[in-house]
Amino acid sequence: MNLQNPGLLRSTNLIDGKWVGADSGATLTVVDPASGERIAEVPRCGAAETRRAIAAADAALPAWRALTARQRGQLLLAWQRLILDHADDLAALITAEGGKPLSEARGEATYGASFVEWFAEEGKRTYGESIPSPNPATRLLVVKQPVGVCAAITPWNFPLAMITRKVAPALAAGCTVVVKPAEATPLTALALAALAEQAGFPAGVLNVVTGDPVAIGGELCASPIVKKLSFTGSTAVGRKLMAQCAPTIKKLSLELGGNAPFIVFDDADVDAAVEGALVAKYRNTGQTCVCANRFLVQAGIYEDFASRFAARAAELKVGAGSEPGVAQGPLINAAGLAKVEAHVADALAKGARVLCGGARHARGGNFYQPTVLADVTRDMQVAREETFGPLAPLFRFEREEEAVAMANDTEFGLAAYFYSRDIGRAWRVGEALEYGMVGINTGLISNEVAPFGGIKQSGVGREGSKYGIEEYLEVKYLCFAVG
Ligand SMILES: NC(=O)C1=CN([C@@H]2O[C@H](COP(=O)(O)OP(=O)(O)OC[C@H]3O[C@@H](n4cnc5c(N)ncnc54)[C@H](O)[C@@H]3O)[C@@H](O)[C@H]2O)C=CC1
Ligand SMILES: O=C(O)[C@H](O)CS(=O)(=O)O
Repeated sequence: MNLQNPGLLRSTNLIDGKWVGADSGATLTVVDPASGERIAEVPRCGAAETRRAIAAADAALPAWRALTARQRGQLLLAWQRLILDHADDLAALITAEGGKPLSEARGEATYGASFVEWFAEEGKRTYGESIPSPNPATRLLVVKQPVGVCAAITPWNFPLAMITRKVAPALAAGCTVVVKPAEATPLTALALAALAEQAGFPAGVLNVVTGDPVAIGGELCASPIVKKLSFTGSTAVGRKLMAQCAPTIKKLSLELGGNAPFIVFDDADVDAAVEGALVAKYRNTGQTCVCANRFLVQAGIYEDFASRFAARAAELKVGAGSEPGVAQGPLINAAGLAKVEAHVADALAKGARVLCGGARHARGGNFYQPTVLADVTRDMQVAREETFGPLAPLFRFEREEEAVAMANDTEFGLAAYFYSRDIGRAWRVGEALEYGMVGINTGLISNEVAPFGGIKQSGVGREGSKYGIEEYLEVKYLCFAVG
């Protein structure tokens, strides 16, 4: 990994404005998922270091929240400019530790910077209100105030954007933050911290602690100083963290797992649906929480869509993310690869048909062929479990009502997609789908200006948009007696 600015490759943590190792000297090894080779060591911190990071954030809070929103916004814009100025190096780190194709990693740097720019401005619009009092002797006001010290626990699949999507609104609102990135992808988080320090954020405003997730997470959840936890990751871990935060009644933002349906109706533009399906399925090698996990195709165009989609999926170039023209990188680890294999094996054993892929890639390691299976049915694991890999199972349906019922038959409710050129159907289906986000004739819905989040067991709260900063604000009601 050749960085233009080697200083961005950090092997220590940022706590209270100092770059430190673990108290024990222990380290975590970071590996390239494409080659399995070691690329770096980072501190394996635990509860004690986390307590110091929380104390630093607490000490920095009064001065940080006392700045004006404009002053905080100016520092955020300085950070945004540095992220964009170093986007190539950040992309190299994302690809090296996360495996995604360099073009996608470069896009993530831009996407992540967009949250910093957006919330640099949104921080100036945390408006309160005056309320007509029912009592002539009083005047009523509502003001917004920062929640305080916040914790952020983030996943490996977007190691830059999932941090800025939390840290930017928190800092803009006047909060201070302790971040625990995923063990697989700490380098991007540490590089972001280095750029934040360079932008001029005071010591303790942003702290990044790498290491033992249970020890660090346990401290972040148990500390009464931490008033808010924002988590992005699996529903299983989200449940644990929610329970661990209960004793201190923390505010929570949870962006959890998904099981996105991708519905193609007979009246769809099939070419457009194929293009949308490729994006919705194979972005980040199928490792995004909003990836299409089930394809529900109406009987009239089933074979036509299936053959065209499989032909395009089979063309996707598989390889290390740093190689030119690669569209599909490795799975993040052996466990991720095993899950894809298990879902394929289960479906084939129960009668599914391979249209393309269906086995490990000749590259070996964590590489899997982009796969499309036909004749998939609801008794198969892929119907209920999030694959989180390059597997597209095609289900068949006859009627609109049946498609909506199939789409909603899951405990998840993050993202859904459908293709239809009938405006009445678009309204009916858009309203009937039980999801936080619905793509209509598009497979790409994520941006900084729209509310990102799910319902049911896909989480609580929203990120991005005008709603995202509310997650880091408390509403205070002031009642003035005017005599
Ligand atoms: N809703 C959303 O926006 C997103 C959801 N996800 C979901 O996350 C999963 C894949 O990402 P992973 O990183 O493998 O998820 P994960 O839930 O295993 O890990 C996410 C983060 O939680 C930490 N963690 C794990 N166990 C913990 C514990 N006991 N205490 C404290 N922290 C703990 C990990 O170190 C990591 O930083 C998929 O289910 C995917 O759908 C991933 C990205 C975005
Ligand atoms: O982590 C994820 O899966 C992201 O939320 C996906 S997106 O924001 O890039 O759509």
